[in-house]
This record gives sequence, C-alpha cells and structure tokens, in this order.
Amino acid sequence: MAGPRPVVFSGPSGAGKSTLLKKLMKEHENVFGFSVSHTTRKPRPGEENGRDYHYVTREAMQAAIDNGEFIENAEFSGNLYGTSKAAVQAVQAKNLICILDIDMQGVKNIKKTDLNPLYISIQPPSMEILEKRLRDRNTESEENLQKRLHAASVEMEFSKEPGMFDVVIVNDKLEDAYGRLKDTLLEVIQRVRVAEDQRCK
Ligand SMILES: Nc1nc2c(ncn2[C@@H]2O[C@H](COP(=O)(O)OP(=O)(O)O)[C@@H](O)[C@H]2O)c(=O)[nH]1
Ligand SMILES: Nc1ncnc2c1ncn2[C@@H]1O[C@H](COP(=O)(O)OP(=O)(O)O)[C@@H](O)[C@H]1O
Repeated sequence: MAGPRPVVFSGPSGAGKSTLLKKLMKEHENVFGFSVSHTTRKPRPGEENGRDYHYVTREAMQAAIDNGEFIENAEFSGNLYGTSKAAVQAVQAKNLICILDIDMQGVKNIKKTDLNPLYISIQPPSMEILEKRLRDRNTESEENLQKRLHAASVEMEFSKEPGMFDVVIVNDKLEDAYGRLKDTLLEVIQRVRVAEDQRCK
C-alpha cells in the first residue's frame, strides 16, 4: 500500500489511546488520518458514525468480512471490530500518516500483512488506575467493565513480549505521555511536512 508509514496504537481499554490520539490529530491536522474501524458495538454519547467508527450490525459486518473487505478483524468484549481495506486506503490516498487504534489480536494480524506500521503500545501506570479511569469514564456497564479489565491484564502482559512493540508509553501524567508520543513521532511528522512543502512549491 502506498503513502507514509502507518502507526498502530494498541493497549488496554482505558489506557488513554483515544485521548492521546485526538490530541495528536488536533495539533497536527493534515499530517495524520484516522483509520475508521467498523464495530458492532453501540455508539457512546458524543461518538459519531463515520468519524469514530462505522457502526454496523453483526450480519452486515460478517458479510463484509466474508467478502474479503477487511485487513483484520477481531472479537472484543462481545463485539466485532475490524479495519477495512477502504479505511486505510482513504487515509493513504491523501498522503497522510494512517493511525490505527486496534487491540492485540489486531496487532498480531497486522504483523502478517504488508502494512509495515510503527507499533506503539499505550499502557496505564497500574491496573488500579486503569480501573478508576474506566469507571470514571462512565461508558460501560459493570459486566462490560469486568470484561475489559480481564482483557486489560492480558493486553498488559502482551506489551512486554519482546519485539512486539517499537515503543511502549506509560500514560501516567497526560502531558508527559503526550510529550513522549510526540518525540517518538517527530521524525515521521517532519518527513510528511517536508513532502507537503515540496508539493506546494
Ligand atoms: N482488532 C481491532 N481492534 C479494534 C479495532 N477498532 C478498535 N479496536 C479495539 O477494540 C477495543 C475496544 O474499543 P472501544 O469499544 O472503542 O473501547 P475503548 O478502547 O475502551 O475506548 C480497543 O482495544 C480498541 O483498540 C479494529 O478495527 N480492529
Ligand atoms: N493521563 C491521564 N490521566 C488521567 N485520566 C486520563 C489520562 N489519560 C486518559 N484519561 C482518562 O481515562 C479515560 C480512558 O481514556 P481513553 O482515551 O478513553 O482510553 P482508551 O481509548 O485507551 O480506551 C478517559 O475518561 C480519559 O479522559
């Protein structure tokens, strides 16, 4: 696939991926583009169809998967999630750095493709803090929260597997984590800006 090297973000639900990504994309408009995944989960208040996710039924999503429209897909906390080929192509066609927010099954499956992204893991400082943040976010039922916490402990172990991630960022103080993220991406951001300047000349 053409375009600049994509960046994968992964890590437990509640680690702060969306918070960091939104900040990054707001500060660097026209550098990053979000790969909008499909999901069978219901939208949360404030989420928008086509911007945060493509919200679909399980039947529609399964049919699209069977039709070969997805790069990867996974079941998480009782719902289907997946990255469509069209989602990544839409970003790459604009020459933007494609950002993917996916779980560890997605990371494993993307590693089998030719996408060749940079892999960044976002981790919470501890399980206790993660639970507090997830509870305070107030988006999940108790049952869902427990499923996410169970998955989180596995995701936290996964991030320690040698060679799995290029960078692991612990999101303790938000500004510190964001600083580390920007340092990590400095070179790729600059490369896209130089290419953009050259196109404008
Ligand atoms: N494999 C895969 N995972 C995804 C995809 N989109 C989102 N996820 C992951 O699904 C999990 C749940 O996402 P979500 O329901 O938005 O909850 P949140 O992470 O707590 O905000 C997270 O780990 C996401 O990274 C996707 O397209 N593929
Ligand atoms: N460094 C931080 N300190 C305190 N709260 C945070 C921090 N980072 C994120 N949060 C909060 O924690 C919750 C989970 O973050 P979120 O970005 O939704 O995680 P994810 O996308 O990984 O599931 C949100 O309510 C968010 O505002």
